[in-house]
Amino acid sequence: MTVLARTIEATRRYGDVLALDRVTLDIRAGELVGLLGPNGAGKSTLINLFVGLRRPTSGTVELLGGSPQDPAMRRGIGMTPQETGLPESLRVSEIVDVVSAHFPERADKGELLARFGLGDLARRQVGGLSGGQKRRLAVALAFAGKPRLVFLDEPTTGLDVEARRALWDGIRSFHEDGGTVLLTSHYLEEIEALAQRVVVVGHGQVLADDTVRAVREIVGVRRVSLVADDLPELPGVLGTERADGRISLVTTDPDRLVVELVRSGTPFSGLEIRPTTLEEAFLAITSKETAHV
Ligand SMILES: Nc1ncnc2c1ncn2[C@@H]1O[C@H](COP(=O)(O)OP(=O)(O)OP(=O)(O)O)[C@@H](O)[C@H]1O
Repeated sequence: MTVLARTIEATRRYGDVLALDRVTLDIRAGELVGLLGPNGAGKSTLINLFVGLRRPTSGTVELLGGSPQDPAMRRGIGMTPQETGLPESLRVSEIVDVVSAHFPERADKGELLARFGLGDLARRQVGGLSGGQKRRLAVALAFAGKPRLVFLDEPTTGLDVEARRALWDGIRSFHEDGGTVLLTSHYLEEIEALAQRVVVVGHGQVLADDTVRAVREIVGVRRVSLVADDLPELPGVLGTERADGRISLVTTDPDRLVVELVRSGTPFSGLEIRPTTLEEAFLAITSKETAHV
């Protein structure tokens, strides 16, 4: 299958910060790929390398078979960065015209706005849009030049449920028409709603590149915390911590853990089970802590 974007051993440093560490990744035609990772994992840096806003410190980045620095390649892509400053005095319809003018091919304006739930707002000045409407417009603009490949950096941040769904529908219909998308998110749920393939990044590295289902099993871990003097060896424990008189166990199977704990007859109190954040899940998985306390 045609590779539309690729990094080979791409490393990016900002001074002392190693934002990306030898990342090798292919984005193939027709894929909708979710890039998942906690804050600071390197997601935006990776997108910025692909779209040519940054260069790798070492390694290679290819876009549409050429260099991301080549304007001819860049005309084949669309993007919405994490933060967008749109001119407040322009009307929605005018902004679409301005952006489309940079591309040889243009999406039909009416269709584009309708796709992102902005059909009734074409004549509204951008300054008069709500935050959610502005965000949807910013995402719609990524599709204005009929791109082959679209990069969306946290497209739904700050949107309510309805706006988020409108946006998902717009992204899905582009994909169903054969378009390729790479989007970032902090939320597996969002990626699950859209993508089949998910690439998990943490500490600048690709930690997993798999189906959403496989990754859900990795990151769907729970934190079981309790007060106890000592614990026996328990099944499925990925990491343990002691803090403020409590023991926290990170596990993929909290039900089984609690059953085994009760069976062991170990006295305990104050049992709590809660979901872990993505960050905690990866810390637990990548840490070498012993499962036994
Ligand atoms: N311009 C910069 N100068 C210095 N450090 C930077 C710069 N941009 C990013 N970094 C650092 O590089 C690392 C990766 O940042 P990046 O923005 O790529 O992560 P991210 O996964 O997109 O995070 P978030 O989900 O918070 O947007 C972080 O440690 C960040 O502080």
